[in-house]
Amino acid sequence: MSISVLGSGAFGTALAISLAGNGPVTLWARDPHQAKALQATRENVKRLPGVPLPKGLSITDSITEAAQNQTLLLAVPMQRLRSLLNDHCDILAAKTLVACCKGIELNTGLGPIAVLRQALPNAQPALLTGPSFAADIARGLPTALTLACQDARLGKHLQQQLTTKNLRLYRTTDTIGAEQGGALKNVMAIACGAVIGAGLGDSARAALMTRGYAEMQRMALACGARPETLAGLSGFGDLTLTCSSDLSRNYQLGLAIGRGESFDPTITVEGAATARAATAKADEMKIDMPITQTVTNLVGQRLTIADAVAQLLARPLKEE
Ligand SMILES: NC(=O)C1=CN([C@@H]2O[C@H](COP(=O)(O)OP(=O)(O)OC[C@H]3O[C@@H](n4cnc5c(N)ncnc54)[C@H](O)[C@@H]3O)[C@@H](O)[C@H]2O)C=CC1
Ligand SMILES: O=C(CO)COP(=O)(O)O
Repeated sequence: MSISVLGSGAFGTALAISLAGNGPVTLWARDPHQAKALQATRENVKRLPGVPLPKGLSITDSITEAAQNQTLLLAVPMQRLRSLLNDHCDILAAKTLVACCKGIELNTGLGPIAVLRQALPNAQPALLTGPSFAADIARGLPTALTLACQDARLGKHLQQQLTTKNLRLYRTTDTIGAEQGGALKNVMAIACGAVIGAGLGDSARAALMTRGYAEMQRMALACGARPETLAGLSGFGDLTLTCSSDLSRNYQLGLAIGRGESFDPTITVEGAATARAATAKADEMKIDMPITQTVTNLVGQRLTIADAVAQLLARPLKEE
């Protein structure tokens, strides 16, 4: 059965390229000009330069055409997910919708699966997440991801359908753990970029990754996640990738903050809004998340790096 990808940014295009190795794939670009350009050049020049679009990948600016397939991958930023669903609620209502975004919605504190459930109660929701850069997937480099779906049968089906030659999918029914891990690791990547940008060293980064992981666990377990999910690809795996690679946009924002440089606001950086959403949620749930709180203040320019480090180091000593 064919698949469509909604959202023709870096990740949507990369997934469509990889899946085209299995059979026909339709990539939906909401902007007709962009759809035309993709068709004409057979390349996503802006987001994935140098990677040709394979023959089996067709482009459309018609959501009706894209939604002729039952399985639809939603590759838009987290803060845009709800508007995509609301704008096309009739067309998407009974589809199998695989969210490919990482984050927590600012106004509601919800992750992608919860937003799907709330906006389209008759759709079948799933989540594709884990350590992967669009550029790596598009070039056919080996990648392993998590397919999370509460419905175990559907999860198995999607695992089969979305696994490709170079993209190996593991499945879980723990959608809460998968979405929390994917959302919160971006916050930690901003923190890690900031310490490296400020020249504070690899030891400080290791400390942040480890204590950041403890924060991720605290929040995820309080929301009902299973600990082993956090230790898997969608949590520990993605934390490792994003906190240690210059390719990560979240890490790049952190680097810019640490160096006192400006950062292009049009670049998708999920961790910025998610830090705010997670901080509000942590306050509400009375969960201690000092790194997340610090990232919120750094991104909001209410704290300097020096003060951030001083505050974190001055916290009361405790058991690990
Ligand atoms: N780029 C990467 O390496 C990876 C990205 N992701 C996740 O994928 C999600 C999307 O990221 P990217 O593709 O990298 O961002 P991007 O900025 O490259 O592309 C986002 C795309 O979404 C489209 N879009 C925004 N709002 C829309 C709406 N309401 N309706 C339809 N289309 C809309 C934009 O036009 C753009 O084409 C994020 O949550 C990100 O964390 C996950 C793994 C890897
Ligand atoms: O989610 C990603 C890697 O798994 C992509 O990271 P960035 O959004 O920080 O570029």
